[in-house]
Parts: sequence; C-alpha cells; structure tokens
Amino acid sequence: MGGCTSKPQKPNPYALRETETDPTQIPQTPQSPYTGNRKDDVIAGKKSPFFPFYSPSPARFLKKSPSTPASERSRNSTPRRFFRRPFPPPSPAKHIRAVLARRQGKKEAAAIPEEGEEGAGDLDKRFGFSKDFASKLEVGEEVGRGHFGYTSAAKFKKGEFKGQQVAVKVIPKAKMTTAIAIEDVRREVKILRALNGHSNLVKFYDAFEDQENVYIVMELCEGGELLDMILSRGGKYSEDDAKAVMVQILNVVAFCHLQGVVHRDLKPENFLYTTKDESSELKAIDFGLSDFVRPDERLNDIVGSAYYVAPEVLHRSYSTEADVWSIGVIAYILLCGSRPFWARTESGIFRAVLKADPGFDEGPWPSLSSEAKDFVKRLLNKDPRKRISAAQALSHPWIRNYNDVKVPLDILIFKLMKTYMRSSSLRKAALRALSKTLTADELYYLREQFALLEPSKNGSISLENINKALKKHATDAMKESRITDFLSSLSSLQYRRMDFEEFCAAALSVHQLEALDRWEQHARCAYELFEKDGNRAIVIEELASELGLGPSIPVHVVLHDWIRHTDGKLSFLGFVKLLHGVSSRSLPKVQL
Ligand SMILES: Nc1ncnc2c1ncn2[C@@H]1O[C@H](COP(=O)(O)OP(=O)(O)OP(=O)(O)O)[C@@H](O)[C@H]1O
Ligand SMILES: [Ca+2]
Ligand SMILES: [Ca+2]
Repeated sequence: MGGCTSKPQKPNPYALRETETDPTQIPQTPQSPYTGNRKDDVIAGKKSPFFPFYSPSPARFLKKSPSTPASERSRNSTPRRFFRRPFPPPSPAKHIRAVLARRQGKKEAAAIPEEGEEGAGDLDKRFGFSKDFASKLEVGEEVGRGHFGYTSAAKFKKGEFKGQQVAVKVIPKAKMTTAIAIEDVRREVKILRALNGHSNLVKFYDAFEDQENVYIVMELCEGGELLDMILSRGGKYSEDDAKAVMVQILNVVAFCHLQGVVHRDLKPENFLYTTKDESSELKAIDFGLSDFVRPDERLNDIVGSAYYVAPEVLHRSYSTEADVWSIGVIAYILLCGSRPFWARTESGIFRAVLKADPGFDEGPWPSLSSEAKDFVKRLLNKDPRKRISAAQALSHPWIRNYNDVKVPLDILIFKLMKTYMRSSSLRKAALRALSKTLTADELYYLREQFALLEPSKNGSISLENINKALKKHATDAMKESRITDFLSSLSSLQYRRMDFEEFCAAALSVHQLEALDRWEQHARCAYELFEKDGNRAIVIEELASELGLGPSIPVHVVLHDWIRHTDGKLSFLGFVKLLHGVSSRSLPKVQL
C-alpha cells in the first residue's frame, strides 16, 4: 500500500504505556488468605446441596439481596484472589451472585417476577429429547459437578456408538424452577448440537430425558479442567505454553462468534483437556449461559462469572466482544499467575472491571515480551469497539507465528463491510486514505481475511465469494443467529467486485486504530492523502446529509469546525468525524 509523504516517527506500537496503572486499582496485596485447599472450596462453592438450579436473569441483577443468609453470602460472594508467591490456588470462579439467585428463582433477587417466571407447577418440562437413556447408556463414576447438576463417565450399550466412553451431564428437572431455567437447558443443547464439529469444542452425541433429568451426552474429556492444570503448574506459563492454550481458546471462540454464538462464561473451568497429556487438545464445554446473537444485536442480561465479566456486560449492552474480554483475563492469569481484576467482594470486582487498569509493572511482566503485553492489553480494552476480535487476536504478532496458526474468518469483517457499503462516497474516500496508512502488522490480518474470501486469488471478491466462504464455515447456529440474512446487506456487491485496496478501506476498524498510541499520526497521515485526492469543497447541508443529520439540528453551529473556512473543504476534525461515520446520536447534546 502507498505511504504518506511524511512518515512520522512512530513509537513502538507494542511498548508498554507509562500511564497503565490506574490509581483506582484495587490493592494487589492479598487480604483474604485462601485456605489452600481447593477441594474445600469446591465443596463450599460447587458441591453444596443448597445450590439449586439457576436460570438466566435478564434484568435487575445488581440489586442487593439483603435477605441472603450470611452463611450463603460468604459461600457465594467472597471471591478469593490468587496469591502471588507461592502460586495461589484460586477458587473456582463463581457465577455472578445475583444471576445465580435469579437462576435459582429466588424471590429476593427481584421483587418483580420476570416474564416467564411462573409457579413451578405450571412449567412444561418436556424437551422432546429421546427417552431411552437407561437402555442406551451405562453410567459410571462422577467426573465433575456444577451448579446445574453433575457429570459422569458413561458408556454406550448399543447402537452406532456401542462401547464408546462418553460423559453425561445430568441436569435434574427438580432444579428447573423457572421457565427461563428450562429455556436455558433447551438452548444449551441446541447450541451444542448446532456447533458440533470444531476440534476445540466438546463433541455432542445426543440429549435424553426422563421424568427426573435431562442428560447431555458428550465426548469424555479425561484430562481435567484447564484451571487444574494452571494450579498444578503453580500458575506461571512460559509465553510459548500460554500461546498453546490461547490459540485453542481463540480458535473455538472465533468459530462460535462466526456462527453467531456468544459463550458468556469463558473461564479456565470451562476448558477441558482430552487426555492427561498436557499436549492433548483443549475443549470448550458448558454452553449453559450461551446465546445466539445477531450481528447487529446487543444483549443486555448480566450473566457470567465475576472475575471474567466484561465491562459492557455490566453496562448491559454487549455482544461477542464480551467473550474476548474473558479470554484476556485468562491470558493475563496464564502469563503472570494473578487475576487482573480483584477485590474481596463481588461489587468490588465489578468496580475494578469498570474502572481499574490491570497492572503490568510487577513481576513477571517486566521480563515478558512487549508483544505479550500488547496482546493482553488489546484483549482487555474496556471499550468493546476498540477491543480486537478473537480472529484478530490470532493474527497478533505475539501469536501468529506460533505453530502455523491459521487465522479464521472473522465475523467482524462483515459487520464493518456492511457499514462501509452504506457510507457516502466522501466517507469511503476518507476510509481509503486511512487504509493507505496501515502498517504491515495491520495489513497481515486483512490479507488473511481477503484470502479466505477469495480463494481463487484473482485479486477481487464478489458476493458469490462471500456466500461461498460463509457456506463453507456455516453450521446450523448461523441460521439461528440470522447471519445469512445480514449478508443480504452486502448485496450491492452483486454488480461489482471489491479489490484488496477497497477491502482494506471497507474492513478496517476506525475505533481499533484509534486505540493505538500512533492513532494521531495515522489520522494526520491519512488526512494528507485525503487532501490530495479525496477532499473537495463541501457545503454544510451536504455534509449534514452525509452524516444523516435531520432538519431539526442546527447544522451550521454543529458542523462549523468541520469545514475549513478558507476553501470550504473538510477540516482535519471533520475528516476524523467522517471516518467514524458520526451520527446525530454521537453529537454533543447541548448543541442539538
Ligand atoms: N465432557 C466432559 N468430560 C469430562 N468432564 C466433564 C465434561 N463436561 C463437564 N465435565 C466436568 O463437570 C463439570 C461441570 O460441568 P459443567 O460446567 O458443564 O456444569 P454446570 O452445571 O453448567 O457448571 P457451572 O456451575 O460451571 O455452570 C466441569 O467443570 C467438568 O469438570
Ligand atoms: Ca462450568
Ligand atoms: Ca454452566
């Protein structure tokens, strides 16, 4: 790609920023010594007979529950942190307490009953699953336990899988006390069934039911949870070992996101090794909180586990980027052995997630590569628009050369292309200028995506290419999340093709570039290029219509600084605003 005439001296994009530590950071000194016995904790947190079934709670989660007994409060709500030295055995990440309460159908969690929260007696607990569990499978010993129920090893007694060792997650119907809880189980099975086939996702066999339980039959992972592996290693991973874990997590999560599924409960407990061998494959499990999400949809229910929850989830407006945040938390833990956001109470953790910047100054961070730190920081960007996607993370310089990593197709590309296709020609020209300032690292990802869309390598992509690429990767989940409908918004490509230069302009994320230290230089450089062959005299009314500003807005006041008075062309400020595709919503209210 062409460059700017005056290439600015750029600081190392991956260097540590000095302002990283936020004074509001929660103190890192451990104050709540952990017993050191994870089993105790598991018993306290997971095996308690007092943990009834829970269901997703769409609203009012953060409401305190004053009537929760103290004994239960301490069991459910006092998360402990990792010790630095010796490595702390962390407690398993608990689900967000209020979510749990809601899922349990506890009345005190929300004074107003949720939609679908009928009396347990009226609930229809028929799932339409096969009824012949007992005749088909022989259940062996218990291998794990969660809030829902327990998981046992089992063996197929007959049929095509005769003799096959499997795992069965048993979910008692008695614990399904709300319609939402029932819907959760339905969705967990639907998602597992739909996504089946990815090598880092637990293989699904079948679901059964009888009067008492639902049975989810899946591949048996004999190597235990990633959490146990982290503990047994004393918490520290070499960068290469952390990469081996990260590649697998990112791969399966990028796959889920492409299918329109957001996991919403990513944490080391929910990744299992296939065998005891650490080099065996990691499998994502537990889609109990997962949901379908359309590309232009925002979810609003606060679900997940406190340590791993993304800030925008707490703000109740999120999508697939929330999973990437959780992966950032896992990456941080793998690389340094501490949690990035910690406090002794759940609300303290939320405060840290919303306000504090994770520390990168204490050991071992100074001895880790600048790429590793940059990788984690980009996953833990508090602004979901600036956070990189799972597929982008796989093309990050820290990881992309590890073991021949393949960058998967990224759903983000389609979202950005859709916005581009709807943009005015002036904005397209601005984006094109910006795309010419991209560095080799940024182009790497775009080249990979372009190649996935255009396997015949004839230099440009058509709508047909996009359809084919998606079909190749599509599962049934994609239908549910209506990604194929969404693609009809790219239908203007029916009559033309898009070359790589235009693709770069269409698929670059202005917000992500803005998060870089060198953004100002990118933007200045792009403006210079735009001046040469994109900028033109523009009348304020025209600009207002480009930006979709309605007649009720005093455009002369609002857009005054966006146009250069000397020649009526776009000013630098106007150029940057145009890049963002500013709409009336993002203009300051006082001026409107
Ligand atoms: N396929 C499997 N193979 C082996 N063990 C498994 C398998 N699936 C689940 N387990 C074990 O059972 C535990 C609980 O399973 P899972 O997380 O699906 O249950 P849950 O009730 O949804 O739990 P949570 O409280 O985390 O929401 C896992 O952490 C794991 O140790
Ligand atoms: Ca789990
Ligand atoms: Ca679960």
